[in-house]
Amino acid sequence: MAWIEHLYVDADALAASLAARLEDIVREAIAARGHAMLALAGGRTPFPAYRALAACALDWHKVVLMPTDERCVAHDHPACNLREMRAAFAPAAGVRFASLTADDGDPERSLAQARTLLSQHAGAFDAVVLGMGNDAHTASLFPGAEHLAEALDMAKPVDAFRIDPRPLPAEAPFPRITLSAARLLHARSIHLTITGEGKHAVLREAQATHDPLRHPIAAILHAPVTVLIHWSE
Ligand SMILES: O=C1O[C@H](COP(=O)(O)O)[C@@H](O)[C@H](O)[C@H]1O
Repeated sequence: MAWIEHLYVDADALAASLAARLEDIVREAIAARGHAMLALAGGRTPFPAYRALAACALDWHKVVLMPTDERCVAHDHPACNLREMRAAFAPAAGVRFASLTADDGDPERSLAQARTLLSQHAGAFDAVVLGMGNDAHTASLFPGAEHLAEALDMAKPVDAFRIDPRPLPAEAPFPRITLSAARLLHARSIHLTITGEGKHAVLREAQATHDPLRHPIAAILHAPVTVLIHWSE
């Protein structure tokens, strides 16, 4: 268990710094293995970093981007994480996207698609970028959800799960497909983006108490990996 905290003066500084790190990671991955694969959180917090990264001159056709989790909605729905990602990375000509969900968002077909996709991309992610909700969920590992314990289980790892948050969050009231904790941790680098005092307090509690069923982010923080925490007010 280890985490390194980077505190930034504001969200713009966080975005610039994270984008620069991801740029280096992509360059190094392409130099070492010929391609790069990133798993990226949806929501709002990391998107300024994605837009800054998308402006970098990289061999984008050698890069695959996958959401860490997806809402079970049609791909043209405003709540679709991949739709937002495609818009943010529009300047990154040639970049490829890997979808966790079926085109129409059907949850069961999406789960089958996600598991097949992940079996085809079995290698470690070069970087995983995570966010965290006010309830300490990360990706779509929501406290209180059915299947959460299985999705956190490191002894019997399965790549992806359907999670139906209870209650459904008002801002995105949909079933989700999420990478499991084990799959998120199968990464060469892990970055957690946090903004705001409220989330900072939740993070501190998750660091101190180590109860992943209550604070799913704790499954990442207390794993035997180094997590880079990028935080600003
Ligand atoms: O629903 C989600 O929420 C979390 C946190 O989002 P934020 O808007 O508070 O940054 C996000 O990390 C996750 O990928 C997303 O599906």
